[in-house]
Amino acid sequence: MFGGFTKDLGIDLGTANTLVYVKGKGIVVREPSVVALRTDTKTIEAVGEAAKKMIGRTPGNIRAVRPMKDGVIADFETTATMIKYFLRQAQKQRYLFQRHPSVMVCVPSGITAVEKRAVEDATRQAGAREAFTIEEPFAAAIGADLPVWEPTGSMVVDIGGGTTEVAVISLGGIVTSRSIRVAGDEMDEAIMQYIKRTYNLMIGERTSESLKMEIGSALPMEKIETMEIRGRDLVSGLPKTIAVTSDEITDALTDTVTSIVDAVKVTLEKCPPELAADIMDRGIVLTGGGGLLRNLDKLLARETGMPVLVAENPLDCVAIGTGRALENIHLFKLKSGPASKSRR
Ligand SMILES: Nc1ncnc2c1ncn2[C@@H]1O[C@H](COP(=O)(O)OP(=O)(O)OP(=O)(O)O)[C@@H](O)[C@H]1O
Repeated sequence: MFGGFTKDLGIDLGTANTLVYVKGKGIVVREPSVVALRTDTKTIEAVGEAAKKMIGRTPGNIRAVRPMKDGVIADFETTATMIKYFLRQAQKQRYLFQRHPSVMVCVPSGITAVEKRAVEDATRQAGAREAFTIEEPFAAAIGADLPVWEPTGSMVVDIGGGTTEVAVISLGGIVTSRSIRVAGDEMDEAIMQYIKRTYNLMIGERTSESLKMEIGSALPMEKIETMEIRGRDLVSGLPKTIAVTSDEITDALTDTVTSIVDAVKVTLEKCPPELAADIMDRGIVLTGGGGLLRNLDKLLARETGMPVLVAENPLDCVAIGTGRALENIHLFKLKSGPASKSRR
């Protein structure tokens, strides 16, 4: 599949988005982790951006699926095809690759050995010579420029689409961590349910996601914002437009945000005191798209008493860290550490 020079790749195989990082080039592919399948012929109709546009708009014989929903491989074949497509997209941009590159893929820290193996197998099936996996919060911490190899405590909270990963890292290892399947998707679902309950209006996940991104906030906003949305009235069955306020979205997100805050508190409680003191100095770092929810940093700071910062480019941290980890592969104690390897 590949011809030319060696270029190793890091893949952030996320529930919401997949990013490919090439050593020396940065992020070369950034597309939604969505595949559109034809149910009659069982063939693939579209992958990535084109497939995401089809969500909620497919005719009966096409199904748009997110093969990584909940942060794990739900469907092996579809995931392997998706990885193959993203590797080809990277190649199309005229970056020259060795026939079979080494690929590091990041996986949620809560996944089982069997699930990890499935990711490595799917990566090798997609053309990789060697497949490594790295745990997501560790990659996020590297990407956020935290001193992961030093004898000092760093804490990262990576809020993606399917999972929130909280980890305390020191000396190249994860000291304590927690992974919950509550993150951006769950926020979208909560908003959808709120609109249905309050207005008898059905909205799609894209509308709900834009409400979250445009006017969502973890704390009530000083200046209330409003957004108009369109959906289907459950009583009349007809399309209807309503205006929703930022305070309503804050309300709708209360349970989800509380679960994330609790995960952070529980991890801090399990953190050795010396490392907690380091974190107090440096602060908790938020990564992942969910870290962009407005005022989530303020709420977490208030609830934990720790300084909280949002990383620069939170959506890119995991991909950057995954790629950088490949450059420093000699620093990992493979199999026992936060990375593992398998060869074709
Ligand atoms: N400005 C924003 N405010 C709130 N949420 C946002 C914002 N921008 C992106 N998101 C959310 O971030 C999530 C995607 O984040 P990210 O790309 O880091 O996840 P992922 O890596 O694909 O998922 P996972 O880490 O679970 O595998 C989506 O749920 C998206 O709606």
